[in-house]
Amino acid sequence: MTIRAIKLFIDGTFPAFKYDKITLQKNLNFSARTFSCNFLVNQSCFSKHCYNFRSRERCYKGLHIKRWQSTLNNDQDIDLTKIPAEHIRNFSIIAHVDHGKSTLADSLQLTGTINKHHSHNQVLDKLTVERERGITIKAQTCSMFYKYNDKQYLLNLIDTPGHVDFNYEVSRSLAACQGTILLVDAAQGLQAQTVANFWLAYNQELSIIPVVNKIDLPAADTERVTKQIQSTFELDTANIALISAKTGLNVEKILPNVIEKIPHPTGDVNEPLKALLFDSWYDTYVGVVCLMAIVNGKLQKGDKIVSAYSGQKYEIADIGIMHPEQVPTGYLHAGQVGYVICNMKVATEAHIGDTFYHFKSPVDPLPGFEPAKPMVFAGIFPIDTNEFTKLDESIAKLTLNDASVSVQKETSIALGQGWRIGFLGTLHMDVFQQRLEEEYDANVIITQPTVPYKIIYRDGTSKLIRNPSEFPEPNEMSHKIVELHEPMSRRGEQSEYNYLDETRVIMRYSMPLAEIVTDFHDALKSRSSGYASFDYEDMGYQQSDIVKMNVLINKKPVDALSAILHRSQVSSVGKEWTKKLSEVIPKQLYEVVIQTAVGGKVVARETLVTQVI
Ligand SMILES: Nc1nc2c(ncn2[C@@H]2O[C@H](COP(=O)(O)OP(=O)(O)OP(=O)(O)O)[C@@H](O)[C@H]2O)c(=O)[nH]1
Repeated sequence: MTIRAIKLFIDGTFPAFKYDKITLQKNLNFSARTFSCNFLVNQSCFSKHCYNFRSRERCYKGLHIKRWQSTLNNDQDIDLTKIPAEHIRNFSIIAHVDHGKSTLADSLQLTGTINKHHSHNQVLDKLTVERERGITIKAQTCSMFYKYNDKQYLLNLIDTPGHVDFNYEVSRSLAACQGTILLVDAAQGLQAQTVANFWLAYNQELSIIPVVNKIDLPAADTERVTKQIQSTFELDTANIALISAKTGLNVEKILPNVIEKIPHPTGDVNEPLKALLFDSWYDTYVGVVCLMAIVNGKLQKGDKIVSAYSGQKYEIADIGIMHPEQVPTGYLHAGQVGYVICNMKVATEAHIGDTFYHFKSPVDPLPGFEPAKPMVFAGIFPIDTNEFTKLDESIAKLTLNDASVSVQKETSIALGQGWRIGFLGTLHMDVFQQRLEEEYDANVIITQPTVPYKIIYRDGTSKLIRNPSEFPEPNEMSHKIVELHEPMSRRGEQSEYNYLDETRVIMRYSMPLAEIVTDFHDALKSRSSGYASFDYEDMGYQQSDIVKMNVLINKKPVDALSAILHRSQVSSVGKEWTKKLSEVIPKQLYEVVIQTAVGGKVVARETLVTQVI
C-alpha cells in the first residue's frame, strides 16, 4: 500500500495533522472534555482507529499519527520471503484481567515499530466496549519487525482475551504460539487467571517468560511476587524483567528476551498446507476476516482452501499481515501469522481452532478443536414491542461479529416475542447487552440467566434444555425421564488448599455452573473485600435433583419468571422472589396473590392488599 496522505481529524471536522508535513491546527477551541479523532489514510477513514482522547494535549502531540505514519511507511518494504523461519517468533501475553496485557502489547508494538515509548493508548483493544470496560474481548494479533544483533526479526504478538469466559479462545491463541509472556501485577501478585493461564500455556509446552508489571505503583512488592512466581510455577526468575508497561520502564528488555528464549516455529513450507484459524471478526466491506497461523506449507491469494470442521470450500481473496492494520502480502508461509479474507459470509463459518487445508490435499486436523459451546442462556425481549424488528436487525448485526453467541427466537406469554441467546459466560452476556444498548440504542429486558440442563430419558436418549419453558412437566417426569443432570464447573471433587505464600491460598471446588452464573463473582469480591479472584473450567454434567419453579400471579404462571433450581434452594429462593415481587408490583384496586410453586405445590406466598383510594 502506498501512503499518500494520513490525516487526523478531531471531532470529524478539523484536519489537525497531515502526513506529508505534520502540522498542528492551532486555535482549536473545544468545550467538550473528550475528543474523538479519526484517522484518514488515503482519504478513507480507518474507523477502527477513532480515539477518544481525554485531553487535548494528547491530540496535539500527534503521538498516534506519528506512530501510524511510521508503521504504514514501512509497508512498502515488507517482503516476508526475506525472513527465514529462524527469525520468526510467535508469542502472546497471558495474565490475570487488568494486569496490563493490552498496555504491554501497545508498548511492545511501539518498540517494534518506532523504538520509542510515546503513547499508551491501547491500539490492540479495538472495540469501543473493550476500551470502555478496559478489557480485551477478542484476541488481536500484530506483526512487528525488530532488529536484533543486526538481524531482522518478524515478531508476531497475539494478544489474548483476559476473562474466564474466553478460556477456549485463549487456548487457541496459545496454539498459534511457541512461547508466551506471563505478566503479573507487582501489587496484586498471582491471581486465579494467572494460574489458570499458566497451566494452559504449560500444557501446550510453550516457553514461558515471567514478567512483573506495574513496578511504578507504590504498592508494588516485586520481591514477594517474584518469589510467588518461582515457588508456584518453578520458573527461572534469576533475571526476571521488572517493568512498567505504563511508563515504558524496562519494556525494551522484553523483545530481546522473546528472541532469546522462545523457539522459532518449526513448520515445513514444502509440506501440504495446514493452517490454524485462531480468531476472526466481521468487516462490513469484506465479510469475515480470519487470523490464521500457517503451521505447514504456504497459502497464497487465489488458493482454494477447505475447512476441516465443516468441509466448506473457500477461495483466498486477500492475505497479509496485521501491522497493525491489514497489510496485504499476497501470501503467508509456514511459521507466519496473518489475516486471510476468503468468501466467508458470516462469523459462524469461522470456527476458532479449525484447521484449513488446500482443496484436494486434506491433512489431519490440528488437535484441540471444539465448536463454540454457549453455557449461559437468557431471554432478551424488547421493552417496547414495536421495537421488535429493529432489535432483530441489531441482534443479527451483533452476532455477525460473534460466532460464539447462539440465537433462537422465543415467545413468552408475559413478554411477547424475543430471543433466547446463548453466551460463553456472564461477562460475555453483559458485554452483549451493553453493546445492544450503546451501539444500537436498544431497550431490552433480559431474563434470569440459566445454564443448559440435561434430561436423560428412559430409552437412553438425552436432551439439553436451555429454557425453563422446556422443563418437563411433573407428569412426564416419572414415565419418561430417569435422570436430570446439571453442568459442573471446576476440577476435582473435593476442595483443595494450596498456599502460594503466607498471604495467598488457592482453593479448588467442584460446583454447579448455575451457582457461578448468578451472583457468585460479586459475592466473592464483596466477601473478600475485592482480594479473591476466580477462574472456572467445565467438568461435564452430573446427576442432580433439579426442579422448575414457577411464579404465579393470581394463580396464573408468568412464564418469563420461571427458573430451574436445585430442590434444596426452592424454599429460600421462592420466599425471596415472592417478597421482591410484592415490593415491585404496584398495588391494584383488587387483591394480588403472588406465589412461587413447584408443580402443584406452593412454596411461598405474598398477598398485595387492595389499594385504598
Ligand atoms: N501504574 C501502572 N498501571 C498500569 C501498568 N500497566 C497497565 N496499567 C493499568 O492497568 C489497567 C489495566 O491494564 P490493561 O492493559 O487494560 O490490562 P489487561 O490485562 O489488558 O486487561 P484485559 O484487557 O481486561 O485483559 C489500565 O488502567 C492500565 O493503565 C503499569 O505498568 N503501571
